[in-house]
Amino acid sequence: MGNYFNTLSLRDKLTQLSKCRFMDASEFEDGVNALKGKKIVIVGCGAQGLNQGLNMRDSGLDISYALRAEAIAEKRKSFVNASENGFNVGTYEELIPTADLVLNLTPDKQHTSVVKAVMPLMKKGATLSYSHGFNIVEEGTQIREDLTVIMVAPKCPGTEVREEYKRGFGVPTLIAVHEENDPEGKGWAQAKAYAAATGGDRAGVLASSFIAEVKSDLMGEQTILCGLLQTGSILCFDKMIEKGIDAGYASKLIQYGWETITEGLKYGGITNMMDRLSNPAKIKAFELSEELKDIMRPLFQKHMDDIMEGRFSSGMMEDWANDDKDLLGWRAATAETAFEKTPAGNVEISEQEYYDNGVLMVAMVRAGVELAFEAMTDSGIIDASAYYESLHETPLIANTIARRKLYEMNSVISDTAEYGCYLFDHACKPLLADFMKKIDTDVIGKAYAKDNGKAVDNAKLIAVNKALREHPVEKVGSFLRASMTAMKPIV
Ligand SMILES: NC(=O)C1=CN([C@@H]2O[C@H](COP(=O)(O)OP(=O)(O)OC[C@H]3O[C@@H](n4cnc5c(N)ncnc54)[C@H](OP(=O)(O)O)[C@@H]3O)[C@@H](O)[C@H]2O)C=CC1
Ligand SMILES: CC[C@](O)(C(C)=O)C(=O)O
Ligand SMILES: [Mg+2]
Ligand SMILES: [Mg+2]
Repeated sequence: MGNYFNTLSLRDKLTQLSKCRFMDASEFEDGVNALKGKKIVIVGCGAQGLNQGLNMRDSGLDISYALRAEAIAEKRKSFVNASENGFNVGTYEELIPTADLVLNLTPDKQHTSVVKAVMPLMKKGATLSYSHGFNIVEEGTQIREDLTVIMVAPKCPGTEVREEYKRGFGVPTLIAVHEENDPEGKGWAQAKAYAAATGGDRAGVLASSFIAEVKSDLMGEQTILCGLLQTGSILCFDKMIEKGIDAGYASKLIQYGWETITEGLKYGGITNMMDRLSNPAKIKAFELSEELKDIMRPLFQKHMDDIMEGRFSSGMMEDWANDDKDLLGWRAATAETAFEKTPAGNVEISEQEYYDNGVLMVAMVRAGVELAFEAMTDSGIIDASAYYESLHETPLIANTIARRKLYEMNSVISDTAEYGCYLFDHACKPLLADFMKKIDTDVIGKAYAKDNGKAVDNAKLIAVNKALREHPVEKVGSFLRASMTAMKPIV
């Protein structure tokens, strides 16, 4: 065992990283048939396990849950999740030998021990599936030769996998077959049927590789998706309090603001989100985001480099070996931040006000999405995958903050994402200290330039619009969104 990616030649690394084909809807005409009548056993009933299982059952598949004997005996949350939803639950010994397909939906940290326990019980020729390839790519786990190994990775939290499915839509999904484990050539048919069963095919599916999924997923979650939303929440809240904005108002503006402004992003990209601002506010948001991009670019690049070179994974695995000391300490510190401890006030904020009074938040989202997209594509990750891991998923994470702030976000994302989120946040806050000193309530907490009466510089506005619209994330975004015809409004 060791970092599998690091054993590859540069040529092989680049080939794997660039594996990404947007699949046509016609490729899913067979729906869930390849898995119909097969026994599907999910190991773990947490964020992804429960929600994927509910969707797959609603799609007509046979789902049961294999849990640790202690989890069943002690009636832990996983047991309650599965049994209260009417699923068959059993131990590994009872269920794994019956399974045609085993979905390993336990935390990444546990994959080595889970695979070690499950693999000997799997019947010959069965399939093992992951929703994130960390165990294969960063830890180099080798799977029995007769087993097929696939990945179906929804690009969003488990809760939203379910919510989007119930809305009749789905979440973009990466599927892959481990090239070293496809002895019967059935991997792609099964991965497609699995993606159809979760509803992923309605939002867009990329045929990719384990490597491309791991490197892009880690980058998205550490930077724009979770890291920057955490940093932005804390900095914007503290600034409003420093400047005398009512704490309940400040708390509400941020808690629900990310969700509202990124709903505009989800529908029409950065262009639409920025178009929701008045022209003077749009120019200001553009200028702020350019400045933010210059300050944060080296940090985004460092995260990408650490992920590519294996430093991130080895650092996190050291913390695993140290009983998650850092993770648990950082989690506790987040719970103590003023933003987290201040409830949203009972005050009305209209949908438009979230944009008008949140110009800095809009600037942060634009800067973060573009930087994450640029760092990924500069490293050989294909634009469609970088789009899902930056622009498309940001609103899905923002929805979790709207529910119960950073606590909810960090609870529903994987432990791997949470660890990377804190790493980014701790490096980003000091980096933005001087920038934040110059910030006032004209760009966070109050409406920008309501009465300043200055004429808009048309030439500048045209240049800003051009720069926004011509960014590559907007080009691939309009192509990918064109196929998202079943998308439903949330806000
Ligand atoms: N969180 C998310 O939304 C996303 C996660 N993923 C990936 O999906 C996978 C699952 O992540 P996630 O849903 O966050 O996981 P969770 O932390 O929500 O999963 C917890 C489940 O795993 C079980 N579990 C924990 N430790 C062990 C162990 N040692 N042996 C067996 N079972 C164990 C728990 O059961 P018990 O009651 O026994 O403790 C529980 O059912 C990961 O690979 C992750 O990267 C991919 C996309 C998004
Ligand atoms: C954004 C975090 C994620 O990658 C996800 C929900 O997609 C995770 O690991 O939780
Ligand atoms: Mg992800
Ligand atoms: Mg992840």
